[in-house]
Amino acid sequence: MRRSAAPSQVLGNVAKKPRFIPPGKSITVCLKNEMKEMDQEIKLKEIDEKEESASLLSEIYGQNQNANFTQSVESTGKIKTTKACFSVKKCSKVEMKTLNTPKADALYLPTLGAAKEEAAQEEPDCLEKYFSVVWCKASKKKHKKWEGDAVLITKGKSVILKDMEGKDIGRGTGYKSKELDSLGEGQTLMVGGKEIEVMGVISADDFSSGRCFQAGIGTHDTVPTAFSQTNMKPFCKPFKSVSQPNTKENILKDSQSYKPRHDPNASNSLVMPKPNASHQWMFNKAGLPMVDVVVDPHIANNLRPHQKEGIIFLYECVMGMRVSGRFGAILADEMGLGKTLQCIALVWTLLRQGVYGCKPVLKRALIVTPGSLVKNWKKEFQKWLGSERIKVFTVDQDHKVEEFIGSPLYSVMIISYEMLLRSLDQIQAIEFNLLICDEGHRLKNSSIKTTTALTSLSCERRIILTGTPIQNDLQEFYALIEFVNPGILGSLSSYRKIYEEPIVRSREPSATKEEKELGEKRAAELTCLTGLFILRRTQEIINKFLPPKKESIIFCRPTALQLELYQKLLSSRVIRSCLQGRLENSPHLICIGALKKLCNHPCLLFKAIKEKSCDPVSDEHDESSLYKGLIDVFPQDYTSDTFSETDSGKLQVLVKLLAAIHELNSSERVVLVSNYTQTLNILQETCKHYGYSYTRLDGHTPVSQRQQIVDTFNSKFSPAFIFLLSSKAGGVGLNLIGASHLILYDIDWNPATDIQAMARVWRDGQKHTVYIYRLLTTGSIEEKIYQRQISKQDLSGAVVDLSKTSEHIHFSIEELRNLFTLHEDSTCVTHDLLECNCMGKKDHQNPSSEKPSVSRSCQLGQNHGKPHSKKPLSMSQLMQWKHFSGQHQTLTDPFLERIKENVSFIFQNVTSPTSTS
Ligand SMILES: Nc1ncnc2c1ncn2[C@@H]1O[C@H](COP(=O)(O)OP(=O)(O)OP(=O)(O)O)[C@@H](O)[C@H]1O
Ligand SMILES: [Mg+2]
Repeated sequence: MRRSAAPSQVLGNVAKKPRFIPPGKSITVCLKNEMKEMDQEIKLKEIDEKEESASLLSEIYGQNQNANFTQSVESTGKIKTTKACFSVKKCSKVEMKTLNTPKADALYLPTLGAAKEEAAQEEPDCLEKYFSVVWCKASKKKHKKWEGDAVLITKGKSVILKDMEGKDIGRGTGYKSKELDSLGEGQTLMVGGKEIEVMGVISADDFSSGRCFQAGIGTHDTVPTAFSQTNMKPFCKPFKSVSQPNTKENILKDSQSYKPRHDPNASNSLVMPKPNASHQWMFNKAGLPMVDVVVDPHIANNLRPHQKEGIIFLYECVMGMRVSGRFGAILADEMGLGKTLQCIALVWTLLRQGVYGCKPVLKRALIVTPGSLVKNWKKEFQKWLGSERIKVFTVDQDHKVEEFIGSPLYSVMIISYEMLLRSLDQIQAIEFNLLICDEGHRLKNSSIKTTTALTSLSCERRIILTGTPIQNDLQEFYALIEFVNPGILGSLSSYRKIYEEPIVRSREPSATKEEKELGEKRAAELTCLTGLFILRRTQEIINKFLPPKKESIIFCRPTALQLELYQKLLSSRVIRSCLQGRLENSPHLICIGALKKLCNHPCLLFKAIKEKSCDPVSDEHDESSLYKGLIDVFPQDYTSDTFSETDSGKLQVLVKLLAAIHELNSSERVVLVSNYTQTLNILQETCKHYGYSYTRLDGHTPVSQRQQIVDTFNSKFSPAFIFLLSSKAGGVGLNLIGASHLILYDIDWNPATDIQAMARVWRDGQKHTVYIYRLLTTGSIEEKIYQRQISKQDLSGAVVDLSKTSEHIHFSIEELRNLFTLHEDSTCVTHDLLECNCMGKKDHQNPSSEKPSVSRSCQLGQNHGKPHSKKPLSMSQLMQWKHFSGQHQTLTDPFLERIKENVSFIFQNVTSPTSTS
């Protein structure tokens, strides 16, 4: 049988063009342009929402057979919506029949090949149906990776699968007609070795016009991609005058064909809210019909409930629906809640859709992120959208901004903050319609280069993503708000007067009743105003989707060497003078540093002493004098190159813990975190010594290699047992779900740093129970820092800056005295502070407790007749944790059982979908 020419050849060899763009597209575009021109003459009245969606539905799905609506143009030129009792389905059948006119056949039938022709002969009366589908090669894998979009044509018992360029890529016959008849969204089918999943129904009209083949371009895009735009323009005029006279009927027909890109009524569909009248008045001057904006089911089907809410929130913000004339948002969800996915859903939706006449809201989006996350963003785009739907451009050494400008393929650019500064001129020249700043709390300082650079971009729609609390410093808070919604809080000076000063004053101990009241009111007002465009959800929201997390705070006994050195340091002249208030040049910070080093391992202190003594030009007398006499405490043959685990309490525990994990959970892996490169070196040496395979990411790891290191570790074939991580370098954003154990070897002043690190493993995608171990040296400065951390967390939401390091913390003499005290006799100072009377011997609930449901035997306050304890909340929360001394006879936890010898005390908490303690 002689085959007819391919459609591309019928149309004059346009097949040589990269994509098959049928003429229907141009007509539509032209018509829309005309509609705009005619705006003066004909005002399109907004179609009643209910009626409109019913009408749209009937158009798309041929439903509502007896209650359809038609529109007529009144003599006034306004469109009137009236009910009409005729069956659209019948009508569309007629239309579909007429699709097989010679013209339509000439376009499509020849490429359908023998299968279709046979089918047509066998089943002459059968109707063709069309579906948008995704496909992949048939496999038994549970989680399929779809390889592309396609169009499925069914007729009778046969099907044909076409790719987005109109080419046949599969066909089949002998299906049950009933099965094909009832084919619908979400259903799967095998077609010639390919598995397909139906994403939606394509109307006969969309198929015949070829619109359904325009991959990635909305059915009614009026802002096509750069490629299509440039190709389209010259063809507008002829089509306009020749093919479609600009009659009212045509305009009406065109307006009737506006329809959502995805089915708004499908189960699990996520439909964006419609704008109100004033928004329409502002942004829909042309009076285009409103069309449902529906998140691609490919993404929507995977969203958690909080993510759906988050996407609606972001949508409303960037569309200016929450605060008139403002388009910014701050998504401050805690770590791991999927801020990335929420943004991807938003970007993808807005790049393809728009509520007014389907016109996409965005043409280009810019995502700025820390260097270590650039590749992660790209991966997440691929994870949720596949590589067919969207191409994102990541800027790096080999891919410069110019390439993005020159290529029509990309609508999303991902760039690191550093690279953005370097390429600012080029970036400024590109028109972006949405700017997303990941880990955007770095913009809290309005005078730093990054903030000024980003502010200089003309883009109005700005989103800050951050997992770190942002309301703790009112000035920084202002800077973030000012970035996303400039001017909303007035000038800085008026903000200070109206909000900052009264709020800060009200929190001072000496504040009067009136001042307190005023401060509270202002704070409430500020929260109310900014709450419109700030969203923060806590991790609890996702706990139910995560595996259980078992968190242990392990108090490790210091070794004799550590104790001796510690005492010696505390008795030094420098520390004594600090305690007398002599703090010029911050000698106390050096002392704190030395104590922290000692807690990690005495050899770190030894190294510092040696370096100081080798430094003849050292003018830091304080540091030298701090170390005076210390060297004598070390054994004579001590060197900094060879160190022993027996010299450090924490290292002893670590070694036993690693051995236990390796032995008991051999297939599971560990993330080992420290804030210091030197400590990581020690941990690395320890790994080597015990033959544990490891990988490492710290501040020195080139940004270009980071994602690869992470990916390799997360892969189930990873050879590494341990991931050595510097929390400062890689704390934010990384996914390390390849590990289910995480050990924090040391502690940071900033609880956010530690929480960030812990969230690397206990996050979406984690399959195993997660074990978090925090190692603290008993009675030492580490315990004090921990206590400070938890009382600071209590205050989050108040005016506390969690991001400060020790350099920025102001210590009172009293606090320093506390910091520079060693509690040799205590098994756990933190427990002592809780005034608990359990003596560390119990880990079960106290039956005599007044509130048995929440209290334990040593519930803070209750055992002491103080039901309204003034102790900070998280201290009391800590009381609800199981706690016991290391001497406990039998520990149910097999890992802790192995390490208890060197452990003086343990707090433990289990978070699981069903229980919280
Ligand atoms: N609905 C979901 N289903 C399955 N996995 C999800 C879902 N949402 C997010 N994830 C996965 O959870 C992980 C964490 O998401 P993401 O990195 O976006 O978190 P985040 O909110 O940006 O956290 P951080 O503040 O730490 O950067 C990612 O691997 C992501 O793919
Ligand atoms: Mg993130």
